[in-house]
Amino acid sequence: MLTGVTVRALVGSADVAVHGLTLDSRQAQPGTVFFALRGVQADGHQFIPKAVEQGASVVVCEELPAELADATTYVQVASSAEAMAHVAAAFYGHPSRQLKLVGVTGTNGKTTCATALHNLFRELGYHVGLLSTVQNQIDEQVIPTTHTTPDAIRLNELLARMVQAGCTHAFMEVSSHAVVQHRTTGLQFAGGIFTNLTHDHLDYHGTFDNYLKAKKGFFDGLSKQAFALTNADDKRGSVMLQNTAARRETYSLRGPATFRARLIENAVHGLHLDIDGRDVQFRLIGVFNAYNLLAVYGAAVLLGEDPTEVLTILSGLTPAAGRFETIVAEKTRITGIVDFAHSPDALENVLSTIADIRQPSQQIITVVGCGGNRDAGKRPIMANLACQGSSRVVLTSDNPRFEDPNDILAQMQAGVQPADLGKVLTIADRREAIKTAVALAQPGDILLVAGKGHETYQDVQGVKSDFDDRQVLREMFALLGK
Ligand SMILES: CC(=O)N[C@H]1[C@@H](OP(=O)(O)OP(=O)(O)OC[C@H]2O[C@@H](n3ccc(=O)[nH]c3=O)[C@H](O)[C@@H]2O)O[C@H](CO)[C@@H](O)[C@@H]1O[C@H](C)C(=O)N[C@@H](C)C(=O)N[C@H](CCC(=O)O)C(=O)O
Ligand SMILES: Nc1ncnc2c1ncn2[C@@H]1O[C@H](COP(=O)(O)OP(=O)(O)OP(=O)(O)O)[C@@H](O)[C@H]1O
Repeated sequence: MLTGVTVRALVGSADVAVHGLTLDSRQAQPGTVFFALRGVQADGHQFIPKAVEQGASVVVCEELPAELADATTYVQVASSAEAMAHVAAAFYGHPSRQLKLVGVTGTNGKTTCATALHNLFRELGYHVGLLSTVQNQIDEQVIPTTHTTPDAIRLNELLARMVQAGCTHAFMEVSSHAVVQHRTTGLQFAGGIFTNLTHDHLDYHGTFDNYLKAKKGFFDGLSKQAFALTNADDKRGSVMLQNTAARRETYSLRGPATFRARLIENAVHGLHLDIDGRDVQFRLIGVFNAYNLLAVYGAAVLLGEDPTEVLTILSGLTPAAGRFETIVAEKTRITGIVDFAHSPDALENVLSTIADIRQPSQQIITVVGCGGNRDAGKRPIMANLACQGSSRVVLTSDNPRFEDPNDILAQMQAGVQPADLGKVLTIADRREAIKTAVALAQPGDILLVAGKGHETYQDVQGVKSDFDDRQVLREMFALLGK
């Protein structure tokens, strides 16, 4: 069962019947294999006694515990996380080998691309799986998700369910955390897509270089049967291709590439592009979506689909939930835009998209916050970007988690230039912040509520209370007679 794993020591019987795998001692029971993972908060090795007490039949670990139970088999490996990924893939019958599985990595655009690929291949007539930050899907069946990329056990279990349901293709997001934690190790990919790389998740990776290495690790692991499709216009696009064995393919809006597009128009009603000599009008808005569309088009063609048919379907695609989702006030025609942009790059992109499509008379009012217990470096940057792109800014909370919201807001305020101080309000309560922004908006204005997108909660002190920017925006339009 341990193909692909170097076993350093085996204590106990090598012939054990197992029916389940777990990385959580609390889920261990007779017949399960418990993997002791070295985590961020804790070291799974400390939970081995608990797993054994619960009846785990096998323990996979990097260090053998001092006391060994007679009835338990212990397998010592170099990396429990890597071993878990290989075992999970084998345990579920290597489902990735029975699918055309494409992974999307990059700082922004993963959900948009993976979801668009899912919708495209559904319309092309296939049974298709999706693993994304917003939701997992098997065709139209929605399966709730907790991660962008689930752990290797859950991941292989979901892929196996897709195979069982008759899926031929699956599209998934590959986060940098997933690569470092070996969540995708042992999977067979038909292709990988790289969108872009900017400042994010440095709380976890420490340095930008480590973050780049993590993303690159996914491309490095692709086989020569796969394609590696990269954004040639991104500074790190070519670095991603350096060590991959996969077929190297590129897309670009600026220069030579396997898949090329030229921007004809970026308007409020959508994008107008020339893609590989074909003139196409899309419903998605913003230059960043031109990149996403081009990546999706390229991947579909590399998977053997007909370019004309692909472009016809893509031209009808609408934005994913919480991605540039618009809510227009009935009386005043104020355009509310709810967007998941929670990194400096994404915020800059949304604001520059709005700047491109707005009429000169329309003011832009932005509500924005930064998450707690995550990369603090982006806080002043995002506040400054909001000021540069808007007439008024309301700084507020966005999942403060275990931090004091006022500390986060003070760090954001530090990024506001003296000349911009007059346009900034700071209101920690997100509902009040949105209400104030709606009250400030004049008829026809544009009101951007950034950060949460599709999320339906606010995480305060580990408690997730209901909160949906779209719903609050609608409520406030009604309450204030807008
Ligand atoms: C920082 C991070 O990535 N953490 C992930 C990591 O958990 P961890 O290392 O913190 O775990 P830990 O609490 O230190 O515990 C260590 C080990 O002891 C085990 N344990 C713990 C307690 C116990 O009683 N018994 C027990 O066995 C745990 O199951 C774990 O295996 O491994 C867990 C199992 O895979 C993940 O669920 C967990 O994701 C947490 C919840 C998380 O929030 N992760 C985020 C940051 C994340 O992964 N995000 C990316 C997307 C990022 C993006 O692009 O936006 C994602 O792919 O979702
Ligand atoms: N190709 C892109 N380049 C830059 N920004 C983008 C791109 N695509 C989307 N964005 C911006 O980033 C936001 C998040 O997009 P999306 O959810 O697709 O990214 P993601 O990579 O899945 O992020 P996350 O892992 O945090 O969910 C969008 O709402 C948009 O503002």
